[in-house]
Amino acid sequence: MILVFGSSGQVGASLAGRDGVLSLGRAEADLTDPEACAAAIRAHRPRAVINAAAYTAVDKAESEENLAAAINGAAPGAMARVAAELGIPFVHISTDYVFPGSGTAPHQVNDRTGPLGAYGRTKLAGEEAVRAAGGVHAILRTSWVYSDHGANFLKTMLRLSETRDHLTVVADQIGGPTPAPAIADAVMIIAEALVTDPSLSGTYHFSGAPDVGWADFARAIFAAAGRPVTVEDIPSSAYPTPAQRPGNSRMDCSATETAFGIARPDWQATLPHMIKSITETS
Ligand SMILES: NC(=O)C1=CN([C@@H]2O[C@H](COP(=O)(O)OP(=O)(O)OC[C@H]3O[C@@H](n4cnc5c(N)ncnc54)[C@H](OP(=O)(O)O)[C@@H]3O)[C@@H](O)[C@H]2O)C=CC1
Ligand SMILES: Cc1cn([C@H]2C[C@H](O)[C@@H](COP(=O)(O)OP(=O)(O)O[C@H]3O[C@@H](C)C(=O)[C@@H](O)[C@H]3O)O2)c(=O)[nH]c1=O
Ligand SMILES: [Mg+2]
Repeated sequence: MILVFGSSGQVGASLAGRDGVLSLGRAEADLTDPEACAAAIRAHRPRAVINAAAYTAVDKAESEENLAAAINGAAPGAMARVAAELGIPFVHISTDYVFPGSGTAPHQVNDRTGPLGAYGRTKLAGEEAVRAAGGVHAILRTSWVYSDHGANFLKTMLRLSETRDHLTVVADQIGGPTPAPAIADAVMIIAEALVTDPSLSGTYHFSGAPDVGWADFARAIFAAAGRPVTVEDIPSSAYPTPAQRPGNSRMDCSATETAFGIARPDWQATLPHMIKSITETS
């Protein structure tokens, strides 16, 4: 059995209910209590652990950094230490927001990090704690996650389209929108691969293709949904938020394909299906 933390999130909900998965929610393991997370791993003795839980409210993290640090930094560290002690692989999900996002070249796995905000700092602390635990692990950095479940940009755009026919959206932040089910597939494959081959331990990138700005992503959403909303490109400076976001979130995902045979998912292909699922259930 593979033990998953974060059963109610976008990625976690896609993992919950899969064959061979036992997923825990906040009631079973609260990440503000690292010892409770460690105890859950000891109690269940899984063949691998996947952490899909995180503090993901990017702007709110600016005023709650201690809470975000406990959930994104301390808890994954405690999980990774128990996994190392038990000799089982630990798969952790991280983010493009660990990068400062300068330039236009896709980020390599070993590029210098330098988060612009509290969320990114706490996620970077989580990466460092997982590596320091010294066990077999994968840190999978992904970006711009969307799904028919939970809070995400796709659902925000569909909601706004009910009352608006024109939106201004930032065009100078470029990244890969990533469907949550593709991340769920990837972490399952990676967990099994690490059980078989611990030498694959390391940090990897996984984002949807093609890379795009938020404004063009919004246009693609409205086109696929058949909603008559015009989108105007604006610079990030015209959309002030408590947390600054990276301009360049492009990630080179080739090592993930080489090591695990997992290609970048095509977000344009999955968008219509995802929209249908949202509009039919709301
Ligand atoms: N969303 C995105 O755009 C991106 C996400 N990521 C990373 O991908 C991973 C999955 O993200 P995503 O699926 O979007 O996350 P969501 O925001 O959809 O869900 C977060 C999950 O974490 C859980 N959680 C939060 N705080 C606690 C806590 N104290 N104790 C237990 N559980 C808690 C939530 O539970 P509850 O429902 O009880 O609050 C929920 O299950 C995370 O590591 C995230 O950092 C990386 C790049 C982009
Ligand atoms: C709603 C809206 C947003 N925006 C901008 C704000 C922001 O720069 C961008 C995306 O908005 P969001 O709030 O979805 O962005 P954000 O919550 O920062 O998304 C991030 O979440 C974390 C968890 C990650 O790890 C990242 O990979 C990334 O997905 O769009 C507009 O320009 N116009 C709008 O009308
Ligand atoms: Mg958000």
